[in-house]
Amino acid sequence: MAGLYTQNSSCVKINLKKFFGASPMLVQTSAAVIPFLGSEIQASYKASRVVILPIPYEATTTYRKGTENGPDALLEASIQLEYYDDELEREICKDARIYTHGAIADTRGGQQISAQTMLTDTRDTVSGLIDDGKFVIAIGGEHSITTGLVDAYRQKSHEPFTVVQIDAHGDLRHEYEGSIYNHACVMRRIVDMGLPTLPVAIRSLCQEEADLIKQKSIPVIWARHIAQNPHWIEEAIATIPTERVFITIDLDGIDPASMPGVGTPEPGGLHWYALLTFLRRLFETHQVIGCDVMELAPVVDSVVSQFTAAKLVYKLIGYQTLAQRW
Ligand SMILES: N=C(N)NCCCCNCCCN
Ligand SMILES: [Mn+2]
Ligand SMILES: [Mn+2]
Repeated sequence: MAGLYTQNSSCVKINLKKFFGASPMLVQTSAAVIPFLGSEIQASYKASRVVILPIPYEATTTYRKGTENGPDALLEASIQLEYYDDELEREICKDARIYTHGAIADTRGGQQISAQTMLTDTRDTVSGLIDDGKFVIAIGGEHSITTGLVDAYRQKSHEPFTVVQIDAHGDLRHEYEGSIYNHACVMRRIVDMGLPTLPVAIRSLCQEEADLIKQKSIPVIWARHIAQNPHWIEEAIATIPTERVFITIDLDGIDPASMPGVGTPEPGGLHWYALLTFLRRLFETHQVIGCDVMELAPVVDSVVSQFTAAKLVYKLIGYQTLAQRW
């Protein structure tokens, strides 16, 4: 059955009846969903505050493949997380009320889905979730998906917002390998929308991207700078021109020592506590309207990447819970 979760022996037992067709959304979803943190704490859609939206879409990755397997790997790993957050000193999931949506734009099983269809499905699904007052964390899937997410917030938001991008790459090419929807172009699409951006941990780009950064004065926080300047977090936050932010996390922004499961790894990335300190400050100082965690491409015989990605999603939920005083 397409999309039914049957991968490896350590998979969680889930109540298929409970989760079959549980999605209230327009877009056709996969048959079975692995609920984030497990079925015991899963809220109903109606009662939920946080919605995890899996988008297992992959079409344009260029080096290691496997981002379409990212969402299920992350969800499966999340079952191993402790509910208690030692930093926030509480069981965040008790207050956050988390619902895991069915997968959309699912290319597993070889379906060809055009970039346009993926972006439209993503935008329309997220628009519905925003209408219902949900805080959405999308999990990918390749980074090109973020254009659809940002489009939904642009449609729904009356106030301007900044897209904070954590990434090794600029993703600012106009076009790559024949497509303007390649994952290496996602931030260019967002700059073209006229939105301010704050790229963080960047350490890989081409001449075209370097020229665009100068021409548009994009306030890049280079990975080199982060490694040498203990004040980078306050400096980065001070450059954000709007009260509201959308956070897009390409997992290759993290150092590959702790995040090897990405398609295009780059040395010299963010370390775990630096990333968390930055994110916590961002949630404290700005209104985060939504987030994504993209480009997880699991490595065979290692669970480090998916567990770290799952814990990162839980930290995002924790910081939002604190900011909202839930
Ligand atoms: N966002 C990304 N992951 N971008 C990856 C770009 C790949 C650049 N290859 C360059 C090869 C030149 N010989
Ligand atoms: Mn990247
Ligand atoms: Mn990227």
